[in-house]
Amino acid sequence: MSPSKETGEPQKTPDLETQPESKKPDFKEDDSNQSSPRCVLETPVLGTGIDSDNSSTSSSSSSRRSDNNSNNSSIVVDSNNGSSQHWRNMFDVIKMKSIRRLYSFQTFKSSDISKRSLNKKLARIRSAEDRMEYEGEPFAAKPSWRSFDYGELVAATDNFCSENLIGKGGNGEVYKGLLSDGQPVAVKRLMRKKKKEDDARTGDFLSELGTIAHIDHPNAAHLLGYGVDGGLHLVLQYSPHGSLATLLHSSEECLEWGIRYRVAIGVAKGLQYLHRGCHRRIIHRDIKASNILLTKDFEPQISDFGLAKWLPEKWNHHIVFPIEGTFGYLAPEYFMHGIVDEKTDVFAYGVLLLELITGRVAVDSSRQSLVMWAKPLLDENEMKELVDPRLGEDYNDDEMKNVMSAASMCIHHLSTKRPHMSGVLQILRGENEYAADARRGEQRPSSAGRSVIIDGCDLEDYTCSRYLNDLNRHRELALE
Ligand SMILES: Nc1ncnc2c1ncn2[C@@H]1O[C@H](COP(=O)(O)OP(=O)(O)OP(=O)(O)O)[C@@H](O)[C@H]1O
Repeated sequence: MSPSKETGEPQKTPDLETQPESKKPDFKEDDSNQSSPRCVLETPVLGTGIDSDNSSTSSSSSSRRSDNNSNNSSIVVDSNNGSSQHWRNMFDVIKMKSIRRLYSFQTFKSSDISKRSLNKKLARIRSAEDRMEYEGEPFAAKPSWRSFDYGELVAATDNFCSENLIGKGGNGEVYKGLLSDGQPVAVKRLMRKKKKEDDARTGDFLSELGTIAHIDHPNAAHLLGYGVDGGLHLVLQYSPHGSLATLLHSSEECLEWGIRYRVAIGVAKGLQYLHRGCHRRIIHRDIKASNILLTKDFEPQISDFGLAKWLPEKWNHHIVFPIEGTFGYLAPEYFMHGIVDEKTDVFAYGVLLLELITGRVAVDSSRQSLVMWAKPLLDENEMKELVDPRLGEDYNDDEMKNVMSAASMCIHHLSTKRPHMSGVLQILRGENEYAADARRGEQRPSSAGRSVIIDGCDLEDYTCSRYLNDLNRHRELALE
């Protein structure tokens, strides 16, 4: 194992995240979550089962049309309509939003969000938590989270003073705080805007709380509690090193390979837990560098469960509309069909690996996608071209090859060809045949093969080159 050191010229990558999180004026990420027209218009049937709450609508592999579009701007695709009107409509919807997140499907209806029902919902989350002790994991310690009153949060954050502001996202502001017992915390405060938006955000808040409250893993953000007085707040364990995005893309110093590899392994473990180890199957849907926080030991923690979905065991996948997430990390079946399952996260994780390898952002300032840039280089095993020049030679060769190998498989355009996270972990650790092939410098299985994109519902063959075309088209439309 060759040790990693911090060397190399800082690379000035055109960056969407060029400032420390705390100094960001507001959202800087790409908001163009747009889809490829070509592929979908050629798709025989496209189901847009609308997700209006956490009991999702689509379950089987057979895609279906949904009439349930009551509370959002859903678009049902007419497969016979060859025009691009569907896509124009979708882009109009997307462009109306000034931020990355599209809030048009709501977890709770606006009218539901009264103080009383809020308390009821919180009680429900709490009692689900209590039941957890007896179901499945009898010896697991019950996660301890509690309700904070507003005075405690005001005292901890020095009245939410701007010096304690450590991050700003689509959902709110995050403040550093210190509890009376000396424990540092991060307080995420839901932003108050217009009344209408407020209700939607309350739904998002409850949805995030309902998910994160059930998570207990070293590689996932740890919830300490919540506060509902004087606004909605989540109280989380404080991560002193902030987000991976800041460390990797905005810091003067080069993030050493040892930490990058540790992040790759830790995030993979966290995702494996969410997909398989947690008592319910959770799809995060927004894996990206700014949602990975680092503890004082540089252990990565997956954070921001605002878009996360529960997926019932018996369902193959789930179809949501509109498409939410971050451009550059969206799997093709997701941005084209709204299909969500574990492989949605695997794809985004693959993009994250590419960021770790290359030091480049997922989408640069000219909206060039990292996947498009890296795919041919990965196929040709061009390690020198790919590796972040700031690392120089300071990386472990075997680890780098394993990470490249994992990235290559995770960003496969066909979800069925992407490994599950358990397989990814094996590849990263060099425990399976793919990694061995990569070490011997052998060509990985060609990604140009033809295959069925969605089992049973979409018999259209889909090739890698078509995927790249679609991604290109996706990008062009985003720029229009
Ligand atoms: N526990 C924490 N410890 C330290 N910093 C944190 C913590 N939680 C969040 N942050 C900082 O705040 C930023 C925004 O947090 P978060 O992503 O949870 O907010 P959000 O409003 O949900 O944003 P997004 O737009 O990604 O949905 C993070 O990128 C990070 O820099």
